[in-house]
Amino acid sequence: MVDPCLAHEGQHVWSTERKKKMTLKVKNLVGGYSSIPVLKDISFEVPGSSLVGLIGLNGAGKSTTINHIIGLLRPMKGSITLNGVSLQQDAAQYKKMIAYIPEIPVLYEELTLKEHIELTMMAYQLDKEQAWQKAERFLKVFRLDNKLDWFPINFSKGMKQKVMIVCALLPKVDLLLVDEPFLGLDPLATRDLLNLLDKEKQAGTAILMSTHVLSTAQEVCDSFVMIDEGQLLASGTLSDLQEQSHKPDASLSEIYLDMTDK
Ligand SMILES: Nc1ncnc2c1ncn2[C@@H]1O[C@H](COP(=O)(O)OP(=O)(O)OP(=O)(O)O)[C@@H](O)[C@H]1O
Repeated sequence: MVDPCLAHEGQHVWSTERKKKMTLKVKNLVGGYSSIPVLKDISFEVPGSSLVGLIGLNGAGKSTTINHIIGLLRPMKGSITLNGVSLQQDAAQYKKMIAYIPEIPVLYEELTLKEHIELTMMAYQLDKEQAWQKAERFLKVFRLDNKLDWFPINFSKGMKQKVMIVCALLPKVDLLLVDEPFLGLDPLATRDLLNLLDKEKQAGTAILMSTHVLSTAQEVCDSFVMIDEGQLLASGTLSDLQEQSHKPDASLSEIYLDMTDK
């Protein structure tokens, strides 16, 4: 049977029907570590073809939210579904639909860059030839194409982060989670990552990106989920947030600081 997605320059383009279906729904999530709830009744959605910024100060609960979505933590209350499927209902299906770029790169010391890529291909059961074509494109973008035999010990922090990005972008997923991407990357790599995220978004992927670099978030995100001390402060587009805060010309940063002050 022919896949409904069209292959275009090695990148899948999802059908309109599929794009409409793609949504991450976080409903009344209470969660955190052991019995201490860090997140207090958080609800938001990330639709397909959109880049949503998860905004919060240090300790606000951004990584905890992401850890719940990727299944490292179990909700104490509430639910998380992607395209109507929860991790509890079908863990294999749910995990296949997501990819994650962590804040701190996690690489296997004994595996080369090439082996990390091959491991990703195996984990997501990707077609090797197509996946290598894609990988080569990304490796060129991040100037890693001549480092396939290098081990993580030889990489700088930013290079390790780029390896995580290349691996996360290899499978075609419905939801991409990106935790604080700007801290370890140089301006060139930041620009390249943003271009790649935009392409993923255009192809239908829902992207949730946590950050406290609010100026960049304002520039690139379609909408925002603002949290503070584990609580949802507000969510919506910049104009929704400007309206809610009665400040029609305020920047994202001004709105966030104003809301946390209150
Ligand atoms: N492993 C853990 N065990 C217990 N509490 C934790 C753990 N990790 C984080 N916390 C607590 O959860 C709260 C939210 O932390 P989280 O890492 O989600 O914040 P964040 O918004 O991602 O912050 P940052 O911008 O600094 O990365 C903090 O109060 C933190 O102390």
